[in-house]
Order: sequence, then structure tokens, then C-alpha cells
Amino acid sequence: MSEPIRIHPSLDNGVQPGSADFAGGTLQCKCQDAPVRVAVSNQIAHNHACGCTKCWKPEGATFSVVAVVSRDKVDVVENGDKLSVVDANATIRRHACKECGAHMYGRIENQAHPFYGLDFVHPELSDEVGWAAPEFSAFVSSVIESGVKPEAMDVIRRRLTDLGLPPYDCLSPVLMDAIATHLAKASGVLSR
Ligand SMILES: N[C@@H](CCC(=O)N[C@@H](CS)C(=O)NCC(=O)O)C(=O)O
Ligand SMILES: [Zn+2]
Ligand SMILES: [Zn+2]
Repeated sequence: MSEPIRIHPSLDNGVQPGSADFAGGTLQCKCQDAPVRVAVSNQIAHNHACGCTKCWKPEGATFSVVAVVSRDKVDVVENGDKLSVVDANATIRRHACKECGAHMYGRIENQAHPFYGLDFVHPELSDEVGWAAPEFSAFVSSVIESGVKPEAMDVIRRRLTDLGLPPYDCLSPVLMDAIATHLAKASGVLSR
């Protein structure tokens, strides 16, 4: 039998459940020397596997694992001078370590954006156990843009489904509905 496709090191052996009473931890970049540390003082939400080319993923992973948390719960506590923004024009300004490349947090500065107020973080950068588990997989077709063969997509989607991470080619229906609702209210189509 062939090896199952590698999705992400933290998912390939099964998805670990989170803890209901977990209240945060510290993210650390990959540098041995003077790592950047970012304190996240709350549980994360909407944790998911993302197949897009922009989200940071570790060596050998096909997907990133990324979640959101309120921006006021995210604090750079050590070696923040090593951070720089990957793409200042992107919706999500990903603050990455200039030395090891790990993305420590992604921030939306556009106050009109439906997700304004939320930062994007990679829980695998912390040693703590209890972060809310991933619930779905997003931007699945985008892995082709990173070099995955289109013929592999059936196997990838089946594997994600088996892991309990239903695959979507954009975000999950819950999040897509939340975005559309925000936009419809902003335009006046829907009353507030
Ligand atoms: N197909 C594109 C999709 C990129 C994309 O839209 N990523 C999503 C999920 S992280 C997003 O919200 N991006 C906003 C941003 O990168 O600022 C790619 O893989 O590069
Ligand atoms: Zn680093
Ligand atoms: Zn992404």
C-alpha cells in the first residue's frame, strides 16, 4: 500500500482534540538563538488547514494549520525586532521572523474587513497542548499552486475528509456566510 499523502505533521497521525478550559500559550519561532516569542492569551477559534500559498507551513507540509484569535490577545514578548511584514499589500499582514521565516501572527489592518479584529496564528509554534483542534480544510485547490499534481486532488480531499477536516476550496460555509452577511449589512442590502 502506498504511504498516505502528507497533509501536515500535526495532522498526519490524526487530529488531536483541544481542551475546553485552555486559555492560551506562547508561540515561538524556529530560531535556536534569540527566538521571537508571541504570547496568545486566549483559546483560538476557527482552526483549520489552509492550502493557500501565502500561509506559512513547516518543511514537508502540504497545508498550513492556522486559526484566529482576537488581536488584543496577541502580544510580541521577545525579539520582536526580528519580525517583518511579508507583504504589506496583502489583506493579512503576516509578521514573519526574518531569520527562520516562521509567521508569528497575521493582522488585518483594514477596519472594513469582515475579519478585522482577528489575528491569524499557527498554534503548532507553541509547546502547549490544548489549542482548539482544526475543524475543516480551506483553499484546498490552491495546493496545486504550490506544485501538487492536479491528479492527486481526489486522494488529498479523501484524506482530509477521513481526518475530519471537510475540504473547501475557499473558507467553510459558516465563515463564507459570515463574510457575506458582514458585506450585505455594510452595503445596506441586509438590515443591521
Ligand atoms: N489561490 C491563492 C489563494 C490566496 C488566498 O486568498 N488566501 C486566503 C486564505 S489565507 C486569504 O484570505 N488570503 C488573504 C491574504 O493573504 O492576505 C493562493 O494560494 O495564493
Ligand atoms: Zn526565527
Ligand atoms: Zn492561507
